[in-house]
Amino acid sequence: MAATAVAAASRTLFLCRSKLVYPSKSFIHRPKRFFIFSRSSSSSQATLPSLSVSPANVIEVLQERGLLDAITSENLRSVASTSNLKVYCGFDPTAESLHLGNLLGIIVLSWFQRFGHRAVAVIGGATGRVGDPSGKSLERPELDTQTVEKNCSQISDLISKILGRRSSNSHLDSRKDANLMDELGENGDSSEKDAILKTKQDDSFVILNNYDWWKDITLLDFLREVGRFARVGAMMAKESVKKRLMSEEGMSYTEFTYQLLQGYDFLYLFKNMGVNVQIGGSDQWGNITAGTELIRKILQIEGAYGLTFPLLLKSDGTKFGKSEGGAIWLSPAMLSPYKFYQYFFTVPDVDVVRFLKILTFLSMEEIKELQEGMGKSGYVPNSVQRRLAEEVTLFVHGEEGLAEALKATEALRPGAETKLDAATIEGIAEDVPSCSLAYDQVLNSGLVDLSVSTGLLSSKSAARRLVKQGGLYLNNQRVDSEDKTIEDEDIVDGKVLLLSAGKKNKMVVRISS
Ligand SMILES: Nc1ncnc2c1ncn2[C@@H]1O[C@H](COP(=O)(O)OP(=O)(O)OP(=O)(O)O)[C@@H](O)[C@H]1O
Ligand SMILES: N[C@@H](Cc1ccc(O)cc1)C(=O)O
Repeated sequence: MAATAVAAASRTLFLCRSKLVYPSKSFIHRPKRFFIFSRSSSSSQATLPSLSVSPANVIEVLQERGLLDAITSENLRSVASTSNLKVYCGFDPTAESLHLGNLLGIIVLSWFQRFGHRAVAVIGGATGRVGDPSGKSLERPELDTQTVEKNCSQISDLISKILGRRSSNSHLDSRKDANLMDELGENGDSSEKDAILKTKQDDSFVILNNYDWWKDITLLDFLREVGRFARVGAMMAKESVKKRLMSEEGMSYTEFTYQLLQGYDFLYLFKNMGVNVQIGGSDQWGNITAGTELIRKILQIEGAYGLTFPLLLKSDGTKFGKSEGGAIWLSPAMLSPYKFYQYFFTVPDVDVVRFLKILTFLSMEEIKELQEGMGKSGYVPNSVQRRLAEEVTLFVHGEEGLAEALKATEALRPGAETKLDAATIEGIAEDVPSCSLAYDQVLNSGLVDLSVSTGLLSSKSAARRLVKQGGLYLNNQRVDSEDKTIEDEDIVDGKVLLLSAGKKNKMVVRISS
């Protein structure tokens, strides 16, 4: 559905191509008070803002939370207080899902949304075919058309769910239609306006695909209308180019051009949609300034701004990304909400406060209280991590995803009261080892034998020792007897059983039909 919306929105924009629609002054308006931060009492409703604050500046908020690396002009601070901005972030479809590093772009867009600005997510259906050299020591592998299209649609769905969830709870809804038409400028015809209205998931954000404006631009158009204004010296001085030119492989002309593609996107969006801010990770600085420079040179107009945020790093200084393996994927198809939740639940104490500031919308006061609590006697280990895990899981996976993660977490706790059902066990099966056995192989077999034959434990003596120590569980119930055999009622819903050796070592046994 979202993909259709993207395509339709992009088609609509195409109609605007020939027209210059400058950012309309008439949507410059600031509401007096906003509800911006997450609720402090109930985490299950954390996206419902509750804390009323005087109109803080979104740029200051980003800065105090460690989400600001650089801005292209200090004027952005005052413009952000006096105007409704349209802020865009691009995402290249280099994988089926975005990951935790990419989440920062969505979070910063969401901060702008919370302050009444509009968010625009651009999926790089065109740029993804070229490959951004920023931060990369090697040329990106080429993606085939089918993969690019599939990735675009999945990433679009993902962003739409996250930003849409936030805005459906927004206290800003009352302002819904007030300024929407102004975005199109006075020149926009009514069919364009209607189409944009229909294709926007709601008025606080829109998702576009840059292939829709790139697919009809010829090389000659590009060289004449864009290339002419780009200075090779300035292009060579960009960090992404300098680094690559020093490497043995050098850089292809294709990747060298990338900065101009992204630069033109900004120009196109500025001209046709009034998008006046581009955000990105610090490695995007060169591409973002390529856009502001093109806007200044071609349109001879000021008023386009760039903002970068620092790259999110692990405590060992490495970047959260996808190449090094163990990526924290945002799509539930690639990482279950349970596993996503568990990642945050187990982050080291040294990281937890930094992550709360960057990855959640809790107020700084609440974060300070949580931090102080960590140093007090009686602090229950990982309680702050629990809060972090709940907030981030709720933002990315919604109420349902959080409920699924909490249910699986509770169900997987040895000794938990919760009665396990087959669906819950299946839900965690992808995250723990599993095996399949025939009903006859399981029924009446000794638990000690089963623990060894399934590979949960290495020997029967280890299994017996564990029973004596009270550490062997069947469906989360502690097993007291070494002679325990599997009965029909132990097989949950006739389909599955869960063996646990201590807290972490688990095995899901499926009954094969
Ligand atoms: N850890 C991070 N923190 C903040 N932003 C990030 C992070 N990782 C990626 N980004 C942003 O997402 C953009 C796209 O990242 P992309 O997924 O293409 O590469 P990547 O995750 O850096 O991949 P890889 O792990 O392969 O290096 C980056 O240019 C950057 O601006
Ligand atoms: N270059 C960005 C993606 C992007 C694509 C197109 C844009 O217009 C902006 C950003 C990245 O690698 O993540």
